[in-house]
Amino acid sequence: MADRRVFTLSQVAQHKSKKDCWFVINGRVLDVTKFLEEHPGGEEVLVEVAGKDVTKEFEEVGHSKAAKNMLVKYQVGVLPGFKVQDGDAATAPAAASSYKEPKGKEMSAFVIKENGSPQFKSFIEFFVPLLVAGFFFGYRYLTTAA
Ligand code: HEM
Repeated sequence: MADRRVFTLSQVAQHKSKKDCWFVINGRVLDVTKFLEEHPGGEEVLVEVAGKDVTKEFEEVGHSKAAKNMLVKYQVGVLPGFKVQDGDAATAPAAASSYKEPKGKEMSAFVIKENGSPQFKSFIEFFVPLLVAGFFFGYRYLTTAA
C-alpha cells in the first residue's frame, strides 16, 4: 500500500534539490531522488520542476502507462484531500504487476500455417497436371484423326 502521509505543497517545496527531490503528480507526493538518474527523460527536467505540482508537465509529455504505474513506487505521501481518481493507472499496481508480455506473439505473424493435409495436397499436385495433359492429348487425337 502506498504511503498516505499528508503533506502540504509548501512542505513539498522544501525538497527541490538534486539530493532531495520531491514533487506532486495527481495529488501524490513523490520522492524521486533515487529515480533521477534512471529517468529516461533525463534528470535535468525533473530537478527543474522539483518541489512543485507537476501533474500538467507529466501529462503533457504523454508518459506511457508503464511510467504512470511507476508513480506509486516513489510515493511518500499525499496532498490534503487526496482522492484516488478513476482511470488513474497508478491505482492499479496489482494489475500492472500481473501483466505479462505476450511473448512470441509477434513471431506468430510470420509463421505460415499449413492447414490442409499434406497427403491430399500431393494427390492434387500429381493428378491435376496429369488430367490437363490427358485432356490436351485427347483433344489433339480427336481433332487430328478427323
Ligand atoms: C515519478 C515521475 C516520473 C516517472 C516515473 C517518469 C517516467 C518516465 C519514463 C518511463 C519515460 C520513458 C517514456 C515512457 O515510458 O513514457 C519518461 C520519459 C520522459 N519524461 Fe518522465 N517520468 C516522470 C516525471 C517526469 C516529469 C515531471 C517530467 C517533466 C517535467 C518528465 C519528462 C519526461 C520527458 C521529457 C521524457 C522523454 C520523452 C521522450 O523522449 O519522448 N518526466 N519518463
